[in-house]
Amino acid sequence: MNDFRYVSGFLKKHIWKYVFGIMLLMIIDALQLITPLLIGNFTDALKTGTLDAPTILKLIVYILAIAIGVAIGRYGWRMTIVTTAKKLEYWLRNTVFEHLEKMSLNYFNHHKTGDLMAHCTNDISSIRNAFGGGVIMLVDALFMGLMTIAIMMVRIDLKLTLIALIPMPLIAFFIIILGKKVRQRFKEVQEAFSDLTDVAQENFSGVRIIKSFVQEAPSLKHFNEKNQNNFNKNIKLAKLFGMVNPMVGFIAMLSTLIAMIYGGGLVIDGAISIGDFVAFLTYVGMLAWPMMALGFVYNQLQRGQVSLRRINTILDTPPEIFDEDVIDALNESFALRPKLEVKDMTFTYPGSESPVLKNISFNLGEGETLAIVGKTGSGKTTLVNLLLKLYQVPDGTILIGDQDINRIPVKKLRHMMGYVPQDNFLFSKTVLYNVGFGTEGINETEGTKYTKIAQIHSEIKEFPKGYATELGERGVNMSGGQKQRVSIARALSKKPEIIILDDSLSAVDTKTEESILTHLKETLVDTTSILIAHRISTIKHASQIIVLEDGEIVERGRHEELLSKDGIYADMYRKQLLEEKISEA
Ligand SMILES: Nc1ncnc2c1ncn2[C@@H]1O[C@H](COP(=O)(O)OP(=O)(O)OP(=O)(O)O)[C@@H](O)[C@H]1O
Repeated sequence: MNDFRYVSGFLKKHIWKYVFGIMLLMIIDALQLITPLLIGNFTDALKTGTLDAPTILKLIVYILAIAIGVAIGRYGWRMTIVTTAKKLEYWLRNTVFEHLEKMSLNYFNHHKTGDLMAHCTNDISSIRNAFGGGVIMLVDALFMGLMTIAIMMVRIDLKLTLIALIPMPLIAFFIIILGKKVRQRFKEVQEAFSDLTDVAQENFSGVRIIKSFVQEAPSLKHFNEKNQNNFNKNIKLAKLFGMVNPMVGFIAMLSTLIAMIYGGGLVIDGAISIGDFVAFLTYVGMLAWPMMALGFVYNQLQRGQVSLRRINTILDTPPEIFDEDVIDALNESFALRPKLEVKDMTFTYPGSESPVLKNISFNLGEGETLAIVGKTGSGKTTLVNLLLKLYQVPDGTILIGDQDINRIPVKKLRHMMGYVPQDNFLFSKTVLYNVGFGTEGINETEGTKYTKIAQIHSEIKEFPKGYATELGERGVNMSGGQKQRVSIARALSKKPEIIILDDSLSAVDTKTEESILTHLKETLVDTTSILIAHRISTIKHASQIIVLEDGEIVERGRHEELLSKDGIYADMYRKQLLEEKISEA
């Protein structure tokens, strides 16, 4: 497949900048080629004794003019080609990030964060190098090389040029042989870097666990191994590249040697002047650079190609969840009522063999509260993940406002939901930013409305800068209970039509819990609620309670009904009452 499939649109749009930059580059190269001719003339004039002051002055003016022209031109192509390559880098990073944001949870379950970070940094930078420095050097080296050869042929001596160039095809041969190996080794380098980034990221994220388990030494050892692997892979690649430049330099030297032997003979025979001979040797010397540059360019372009392929792999992966065959959300008649129906739903995680949820069915009317209880691992979070369509939902199994969830635009669906996940992730920004996260941004007065319901307002006020207090990475300067309550306020500030609390009161004491629940009940009169909880006290007022076991609903009803059934729920309740009594005693 075409490696340029994703960047071709961008390149087409900016092609004129490249054309202009390349033209400037060629003009500068042509200007640079005049200098040896001037030096040749100067040498001849010296020999024939025709050198006078006006000639020297003319020469100085020419050389100065060329130098100024070259300096301006160089600035010009830098501003065009280099800035376009930087724009490509910026655009590509945004494109990849935007694409990754569309991916479902399943994608992130199977791709390591560090790996994705390495793609977004290292790979995209090496693509920029290929499209910036790589293109410049390629054009420069080819143009300079070909022009130099042409001048040598036309201006000095065709036969001498051809003879001097005999060793050159060796370079092409050499580069072709190395090609496949270089790509393979660079791929290994990028993979090793991804691994290293991943270990670093995981160690920083898990630093609290590492420290509390005194695992600094093993984690350093693990990091060292990855670092060593990254180093080894880089050295392996460097060894390959290390061969390119000396080899190219050696071949260029062979050309100089041939030029000196054969060209010297031509001067002795009087076939060419000493001036031409000096100019020829200068040209052969000038050829060494394009040849070396070709070796370097080759390196950059190979790296760029490998990275482009890695990025293409990300962009080739279609989002698992996307709006297909959905209802036009702008249609005025499109108004979803916050009621829910789950119909005989069975769900298996992608890549897993056995279902996590089996034949789940329930109805939840507008403004009603559904509570889900069950042992850990019974499928509670999976069920709410599906209601949020974080995973692909089997057709016809979840209806929201009588519409199949798969026909509702994903954004519309998630806008109507306020979700308080188990993992109370907060961003390392201000408290107010976190409270108003799902909105266009809210002011403190408005934020206060929600933090008061979540019973966290007075504690926020005690923070050094109140609502403007910056939270550390993952909100470290807040307790677990405080984070939970900020997460509740964040969900409320969205003014959701359906609110989902996944074990969101587990880190607060029963008194605070009761207070939060009372406030929620008063505020969310019309809001449909789903509560997942381990504590029966959290859910006993729900209009409907379902008990999950191994992915199946094994009991359902209101609190009193379930107690009278004397099953799993009643057993849980009795145990919790006993625990409470013991802890009170
Ligand atoms: N991404 C996943 N891929 C495969 N299996 C998964 C995935 N996420 C969860 N599971 C499995 O699905 C089952 C239900 O998990 P789930 O998180 O829904 O349970 P839960 O009832 O919410 O548990 P808890 O009360 O501990 O939060 C578990 O066996 C779990 O191992």
